[in-house]
Amino acid sequence: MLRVALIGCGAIGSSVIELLKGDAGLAVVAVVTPAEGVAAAQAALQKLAPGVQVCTGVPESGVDLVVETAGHAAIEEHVLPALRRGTPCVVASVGALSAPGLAEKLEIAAITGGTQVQLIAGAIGAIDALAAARIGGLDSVRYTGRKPPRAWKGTPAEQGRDLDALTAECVIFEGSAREAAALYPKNANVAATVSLAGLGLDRTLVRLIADPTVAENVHTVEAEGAFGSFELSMRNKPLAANPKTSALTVYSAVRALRNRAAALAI
Ligand SMILES: NC(=O)C1=CN([C@@H]2O[C@H](COP(=O)(O)OP(=O)(O)OC[C@H]3O[C@@H](n4cnc5c(N)ncnc54)[C@H](OP(=O)(O)O)[C@@H]3O)[C@@H](O)[C@H]2O)C=CC1
Ligand SMILES: O=C([O-])CC(=O)C(=O)O
Repeated sequence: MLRVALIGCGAIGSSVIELLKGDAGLAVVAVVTPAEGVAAAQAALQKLAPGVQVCTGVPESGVDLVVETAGHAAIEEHVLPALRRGTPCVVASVGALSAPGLAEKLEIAAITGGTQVQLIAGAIGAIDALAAARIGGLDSVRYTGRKPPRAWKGTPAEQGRDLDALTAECVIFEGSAREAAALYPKNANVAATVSLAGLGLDRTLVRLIADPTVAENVHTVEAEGAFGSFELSMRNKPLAANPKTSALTVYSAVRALRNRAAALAI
């Protein structure tokens, strides 16, 4: 049985706990939250997962695997120290790697600890195809993220526009994956993932769109290279607890964890 520490117990984290209840190979033993969130997390977990320890840092012993579902800041704060101690980490906030030097820090921390950090595919598919295609050489990769206006609340998309008043699609960002991930830390992790699997943070073209005509989070990837080309379009249902986040992200995290425990992984 692998003992899992979960960093962040919001929309993704609480759904991960729910799905792992009674799992044969994995047990969530600790949940890491900010200090001000400890009491609320304890109350929420009393029903959901009694016996799970709520703490403000990843426990230094009794944990075999860490999964981060908290946000960009949690990588420096919790993932790097866990890796240095030798605990493997699974990361959802892939956009954090847009910060200068953070990808290198993660690699060095994992090497120091003799372990591995895994970036999950999260809300997007075809990451395997893209990463394989990169080996033959890629010419262009474009990513478009289209979400309902409410998913862009509390982001720079609100500057100079009333999201509630939109009647047609509105391009709120065009630029590199690096800029997108830094400006939209809760909405453009997929942009970073696509870029890290493909042409990199600076050569991946990203468009973000607020669209009042869609109810789902629609992600499109268009890639061309020596392998040929593909176009992927996904219409992801958002989580009820957080309209910014697709439910598929939860399933992707659970898949990554289960693969760690499985004798046969796919
Ligand atoms: N790879 C992908 O495809 C996707 C990745 N994501 C990433 O996952 C993250 C979480 O998403 P979601 O669950 O929907 O977000 P929520 O806001 O619902 O939950 C995040 C939780 O993490 C807690 N938290 C924040 N900072 C820290 C920290 N430093 N240490 C521990 N806990 C922390 C928050 O506590 P509090 O509320 O008290 O701040 C909150 O409970 C997103 O911010 C994004 O970076 C999201 C969607 C897709
Ligand atoms: O969950 C999604 O649809 C994508 C998302 O928020 C992100 O890329 O950060």
